[in-house]
Amino acid sequence: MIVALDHVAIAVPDLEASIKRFMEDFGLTFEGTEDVEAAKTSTAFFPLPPTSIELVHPLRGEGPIAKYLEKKGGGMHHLCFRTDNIEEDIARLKEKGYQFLSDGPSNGAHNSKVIFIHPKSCDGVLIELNQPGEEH
Ligand SMILES: CC[C@@H](C(=O)O)C(=O)SCCNC(=O)CCNC(=O)[C@H](O)C(C)(C)COP(=O)(O)OP(=O)(O)OC[C@H]1O[C@@H](n2cnc3c(N)ncnc32)[C@H](O)[C@@H]1OP(=O)(O)O
Ligand SMILES: [Co+2]
Repeated sequence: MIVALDHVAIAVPDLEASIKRFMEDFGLTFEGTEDVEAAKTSTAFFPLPPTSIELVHPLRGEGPIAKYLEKKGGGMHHLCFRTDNIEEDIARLKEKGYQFLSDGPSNGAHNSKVIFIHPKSCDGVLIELNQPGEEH
């Protein structure tokens, strides 16, 4: 079941500049960066309870964020819903005709398991489901 809005993700062309902006201009707490190899994405998190801001940037210039930036520049990239049972939610939503962008969950930030739903299944919004890792 979906239990929280885990994060709101923004694709940024200059990660350092955007970290500075969210820290200094918006005064948010910078939790740190994490490179997620499986997603080819560098992330920076800013907890803003009960959710977080996730800045996403291409890892070594590759991956889905690189393509997004090439086409659209920076912008709102995805919403992430936290689930207490990702496999159950995948099965339930597949049943309802939602198109997933992979066969199953992959590794996300903070040792989570994540999967994405195609934007066309949700009014043009890219939705991520994540199930937090054990220690999270
Ligand atoms: C760090 C790990 C994890 C976490 O723990 O939080 C992450 O957040 S990783 C974040 C990066 N990973 C992903 O985004 C994986 C899922 N994304 C994809 O598989 C692709 O980006 C995509 C959504 C399938 C798009 O693929 P692309 O090759 O860019 O195809 P198109 O350019 O043809 O786009 C198809 C269609 O979708 C629209 N689009 C693309 N990106 C988005 C977006 N972020 N939000 C909404 N819509 C998007 C694009 O405009 C095209 O629409 P049409 O032009 O109407 O066809
Ligand atoms: Co995300």
